[in-house]
Amino acid sequence: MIEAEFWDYEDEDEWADAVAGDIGFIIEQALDARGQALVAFPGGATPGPIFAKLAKAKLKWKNVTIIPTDDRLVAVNDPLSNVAGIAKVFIPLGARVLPIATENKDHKLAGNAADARLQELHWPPDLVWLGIGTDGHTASIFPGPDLDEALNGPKARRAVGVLPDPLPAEAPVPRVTLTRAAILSARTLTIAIKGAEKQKVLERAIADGPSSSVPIGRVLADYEQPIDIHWLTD
Ligand SMILES: O=C1O[C@H](COP(=O)(O)O)[C@@H](O)[C@H](O)[C@H]1O
Repeated sequence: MIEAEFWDYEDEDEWADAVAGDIGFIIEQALDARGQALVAFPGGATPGPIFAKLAKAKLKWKNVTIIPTDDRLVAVNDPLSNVAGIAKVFIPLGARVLPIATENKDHKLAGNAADARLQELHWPPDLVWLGIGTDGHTASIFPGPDLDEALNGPKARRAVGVLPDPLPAEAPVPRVTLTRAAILSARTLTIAIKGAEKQKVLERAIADGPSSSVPIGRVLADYEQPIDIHWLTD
């Protein structure tokens, strides 16, 4: 049974402040406990205001490694690149921002390369912050031929390549993503969403658990730690 706590906000500034405050606290705790922090941030449109708030936190950024939860197989100067959005904000602060995508359009090869890169990191992540789509995908875990590998592949596997079927209209390209096992290995999970449509999809997915028809439900099914869900209502 998923233990989810919904925090709802009517004001974007308040929402972004609260999520950034929680993430800053998790990073600070990791730095105190281990001298370094590893965190995974989502891409897409949702995290922008939270990144802006988090960038103001007085943290030892040079000891913080940030990876994207997933990325699109595009050049880093492409507006669809998730790592570019993270790098633009956090590299100037001194953080280490590690890309997981390559420009190689063969998603299987790109997934292997991403996994190899992640195997070199000090695991587990202190935080995986997930976004979701209105279709119920999370990170780049989408319906399609790679769904089963992303959800049920070997536990040691940290990333896989994904060719969504159907391709999502907002970014119709192959991708790489953290696997379910990698996501659930995190010391903390958090979710930030905007809008009633995503909230409905997420509530349904949580209620359906392992029988959920959407990736976020399947990823979270059986997760036993509490998850904070920060929802900006619209
Ligand atoms: O494609 C993606 O979609 C999700 C949700 O994005 P949003 O634009 O609706 O916030 C995102 O979490 C993921 O990282 C991204 O690659």
